[in-house]
Amino acid sequence: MLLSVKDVYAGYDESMILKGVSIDVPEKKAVALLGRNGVGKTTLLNTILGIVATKAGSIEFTDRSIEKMAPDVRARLGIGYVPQGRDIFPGLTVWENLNVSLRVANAGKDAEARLESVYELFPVLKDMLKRKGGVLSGGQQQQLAIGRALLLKPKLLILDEPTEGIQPSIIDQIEDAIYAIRKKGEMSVILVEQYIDFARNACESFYILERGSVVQKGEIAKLDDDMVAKYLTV
Ligand SMILES: Nc1ncnc2c1ncn2[C@@H]1O[C@H](COP(=O)(O)OP(=O)(O)OP(=O)(O)O)[C@@H](O)[C@H]1O
Repeated sequence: MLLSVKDVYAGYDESMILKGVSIDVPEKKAVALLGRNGVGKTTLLNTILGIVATKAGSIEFTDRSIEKMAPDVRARLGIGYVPQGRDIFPGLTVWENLNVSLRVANAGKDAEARLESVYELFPVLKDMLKRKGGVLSGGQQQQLAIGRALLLKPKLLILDEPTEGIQPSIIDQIEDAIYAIRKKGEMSVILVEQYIDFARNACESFYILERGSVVQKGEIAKLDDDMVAKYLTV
């Protein structure tokens, strides 16, 4: 396994949100993390990232225990993150936004190749290098946020609702880019997503959370309409 979350408890101050969560993410596979609003999906992602502390249980990444490591150390081990709501620098240009990642990545001679593969996925970014991030559309900002994460060449890419709040016409582009990332097969993915069909097409397996616990899991083909109605439909 690339990532193994084992019996993890985590939360905020007095409120324990995750109550014994276990999930496995195999090498180069994509896992959908599903569940209604407020069940703990973002809390689980933040626990994997080290933003929320693990109170009990273990998290292994590339066979190392990471649950006590700081977020930046985990990032350097290869955990990339595209937060919900697109987290770009609005006052920096597209190029500057990308360059921050290249510098953090210490990409050196590989920088050009990494940039080219991001432009291949999101050609619009190449046309907008001089624009400020803040003037891009929501979909373009999302493309920039994903592009920035990819420049770090993570072993695991975590995407928190990448299509949320994006115009329908751009959702297809975001989805296509994620399919393209999947097709390259260079990294594992955790995808939090409300669009079940997209999760079905993009992922090999799924976990459904409810009130801080995993209530269903399996191969994505086993995610049936009954489960969707019971655990996912609002
Ligand atoms: N910083 C915080 N401090 C205290 N409680 C929080 C904090 N963030 C989230 N919570 C609570 O933790 C619970 C789980 O929230 P979380 O955001 O993990 O759910 P989610 O499944 O990601 O839902 P959503 O899709 O709405 O983000 C909720 O009850 C929420 O109110």
